Amino acid sequence: MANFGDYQLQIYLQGMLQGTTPEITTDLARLESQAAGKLSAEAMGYIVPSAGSGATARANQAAFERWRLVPRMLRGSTERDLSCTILGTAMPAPVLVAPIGVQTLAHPDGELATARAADALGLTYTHSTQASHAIEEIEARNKWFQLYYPTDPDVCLSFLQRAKAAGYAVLVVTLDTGTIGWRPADLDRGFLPFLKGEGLANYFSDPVFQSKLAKPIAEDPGAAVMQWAQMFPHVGLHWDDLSFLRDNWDGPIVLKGILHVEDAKLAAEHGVDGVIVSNHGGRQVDGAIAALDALPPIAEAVGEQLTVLFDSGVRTGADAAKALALGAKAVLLGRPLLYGLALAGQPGVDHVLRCFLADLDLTLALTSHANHRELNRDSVVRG
Ligand SMILES: Cc1cc2nc3c(=O)[nH]c(=O)nc-3n(C[C@H](O)[C@H](O)[C@H](O)COP(=O)(O)O)c2cc1C
Ligand SMILES: CC(C)CC(=O)C(=O)O
Repeated sequence: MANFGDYQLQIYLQGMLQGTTPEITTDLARLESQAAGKLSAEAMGYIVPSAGSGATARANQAAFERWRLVPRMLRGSTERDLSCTILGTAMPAPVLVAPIGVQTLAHPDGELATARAADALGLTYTHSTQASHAIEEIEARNKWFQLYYPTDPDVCLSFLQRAKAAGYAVLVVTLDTGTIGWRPADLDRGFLPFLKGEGLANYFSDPVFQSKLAKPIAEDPGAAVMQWAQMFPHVGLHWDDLSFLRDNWDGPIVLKGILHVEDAKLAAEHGVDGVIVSNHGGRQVDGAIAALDALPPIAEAVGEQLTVLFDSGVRTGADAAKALALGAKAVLLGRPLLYGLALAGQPGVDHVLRCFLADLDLTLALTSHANHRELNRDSVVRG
């Protein structure tokens, strides 16, 4: 059996024997500056910054810095087993691709490339409602669908039915984006990709959405965009609205954006299957709690009843190991994948995923863990 960490040896050997070095850095925290050379100022402004002053994004990183792994010795395994089954989906490692909208901002192949790269490694790809490619275009064995619950129930139902028909296994309902946060980098440029018609593929390909328009989209795209602008903000969404999803989606449902332990308990009471502890990478509520700080009490309160997943600020194998030790069953990778996509399309995403998996695998090997399930609260201390 091969270990994900073997990618490290492969890179060294290519350097030593063929004199070639990776075109994309192996330091995932540095990807952002490398990708800057490839992306327009507008794309960088949309992808990289966080809401407001960026305090929450900084808090995410600071929280990872505060926790420290405490390595064990002499109990490891030559072969690590990172495989797991999350909500019925078999995974080779506890790592998923986070839902990220409008990926053609980063590369013309957009979500098609990201999904293919994930699929080649057997990883699960999560498709955003705000993607640049439609639900049916994604070719991946393991795919989950992320819902931004439209205010129009007919369109909502149509999305659920399309996702089910196209083979998506799990519904991820994002709750922290009832509307778009205060994002100065975009506001200063007056730039929002959706208002240019980008990232609306799921809406524009939807027959129910189309039926609500006075004219076909090709004849009046501006009106179609404004129709989306009416349906997207949903700040009035309430716990009771989840029953509509429960009635119309027969697979697992995961709530993304949970940060308060009481909301995690309410999620359990409302019959969902999992939560993603996330602050949306700091893109929504400036000043919000670091996602990693929210994780331990939530895992403690509902970890037995619900599948607890985690994202926001995960950049290294050590970050993933810390989140797993603090109670997450798996982590979702966000911006680094988009930087890989910007730098080299599908091979760029592949490289980023392989680096991340190798780093996690080597972290387990070096801390004497045969698999990620052995990580627990004794594996970390708060510094
Ligand atoms: C450009 C961009 C677009 C995103 N689009 C979505 C989306 O459509 N749906 C969603 O639930 N989350 C979206 N997210 C949030 C990610 O799923 C994830 O929560 C976040 O990227 C994690 O933070 P990190 O990138 O700092 O690791 C987006 C993030 C970025 C950077
Ligand atoms: C605002 C959404 C439409 C997309 C998103 O989730 C994001 O940009 O963070």
